[in-house]
Amino acid sequence: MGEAPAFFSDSFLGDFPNGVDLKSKGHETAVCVGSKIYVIGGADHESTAFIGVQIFDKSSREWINPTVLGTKPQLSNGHSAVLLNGDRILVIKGNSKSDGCFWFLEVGTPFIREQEKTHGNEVVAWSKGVLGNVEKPIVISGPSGVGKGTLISKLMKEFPSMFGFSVSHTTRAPREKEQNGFHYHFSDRSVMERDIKDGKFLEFASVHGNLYGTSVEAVEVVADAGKRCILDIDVQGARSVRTSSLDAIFIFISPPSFEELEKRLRARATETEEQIQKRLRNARAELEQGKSSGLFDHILVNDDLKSCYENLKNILGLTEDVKTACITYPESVDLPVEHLVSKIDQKILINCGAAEYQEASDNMYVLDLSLLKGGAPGRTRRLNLYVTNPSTDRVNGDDQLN
Ligand SMILES: Nc1ncnc2c1ncn2[C@@H]1O[C@H](COP(=O)(O)OP(=O)(O)OP(=O)(O)O)[C@@H](O)[C@H]1O
Ligand SMILES: Nc1nc2c(ncn2[C@@H]2O[C@H](COP(=O)(O)O)[C@@H](O)[C@H]2O)c(=O)[nH]1
Repeated sequence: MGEAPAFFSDSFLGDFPNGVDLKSKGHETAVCVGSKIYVIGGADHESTAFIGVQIFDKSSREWINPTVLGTKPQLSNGHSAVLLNGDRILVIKGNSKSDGCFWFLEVGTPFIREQEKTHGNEVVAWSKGVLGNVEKPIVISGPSGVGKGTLISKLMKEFPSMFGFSVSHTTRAPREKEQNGFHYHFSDRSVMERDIKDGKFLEFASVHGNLYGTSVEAVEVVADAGKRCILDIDVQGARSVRTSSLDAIFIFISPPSFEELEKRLRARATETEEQIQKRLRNARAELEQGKSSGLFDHILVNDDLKSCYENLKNILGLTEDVKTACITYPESVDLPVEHLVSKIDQKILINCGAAEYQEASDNMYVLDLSLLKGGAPGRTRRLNLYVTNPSTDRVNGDDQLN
């Protein structure tokens, strides 16, 4: 059990109305969720660079240091917190640029309940909020040699500002032209196993005798760049992602025939004969599972590369118009430390006016959460930020920033 943070006093033990933030005495904020008070702020236990979290259980009157998953927000001079739907807390960091000021602390989502079973104690998870309309990630699966990498390369080349590749970790040795950090993060098994244990992986699987996995960070860095994430993973990995909270599109690539698959694998000349045999054996099982499991939203046959690529683009809604349309990023918004936060339905009103908060100022932001997607493990997407002038506008998002 943990100790009470220094700022905490008995006055915090009263009843707090859920959904309303409480200004802290220092750099901490407390939010009440059922019988628990989440104290957000001060330094994290592991590093003073990050915002810490402690829980006060009102029924047992004990302090709990939860297991904290996800990328943590850096410590800031001040922040506000608002409870959403009873299972996640929106934390708005002052003194931050718009791309780093909105964070979600999940406290009771299905992901948290799942993690608590594994960890056997209280778990919370951070998920960074991403502004704008980045589409859901794409999971591409299929047997080795079918052409997944070839199709993904074409997509990334044609739409460089739209897609980002999730760079997996693997324990297999690099091929001649493969670069560490670009094609894969080539890792020691012991390091990867430890990181899996520490909850750093969204999914992992033993594939053709090696360990492969998608780290939460690999997916997050793509979302942070405002891009749509593409994962190239095997069928086992796709199944794990399906059961995770990562909301994705699942596409299975199938060869026109088994003979053609073998031909492509051999022509690629990257594996030994023994490895080719192993990959072909696994391919039979993958083809069966891919086609029959209902796991995949789309199945594409990669016979003629050009037409398969066109079909892939159609599935992803990529027309010529989309190609020329540039992705819009939210304009830069600097939230001051001093701000007042309130909640109306799915909208968060952020008043950056005078410190005393006597009046709404011209500088009012509205964070619209009605389209929210994703969450831990990974980013929380589709936050929309509007600017409004309370003296002339109704809070309806007419002046959209992004
Ligand atoms: N439609 C196609 N017709 C003929 N050859 C193809 C086609 N698509 C891909 N190839 C070739 O097949 C080989 C295997 O393709 P690729 O490396 O993209 O497969 P992969 O599914 O990514 O394999 P792995 O899962 O092992 O990474 C490559 O040499 C590629 O050029
Ligand atoms: N479950 C996962 N599978 C992955 C991941 N990264 C790649 N893969 C799959 O492994 C095989 C072999 O890849 P290769 O580069 O050695 O030819 C292939 O089917 C990939 O899709 C991952 O992170 N998780």
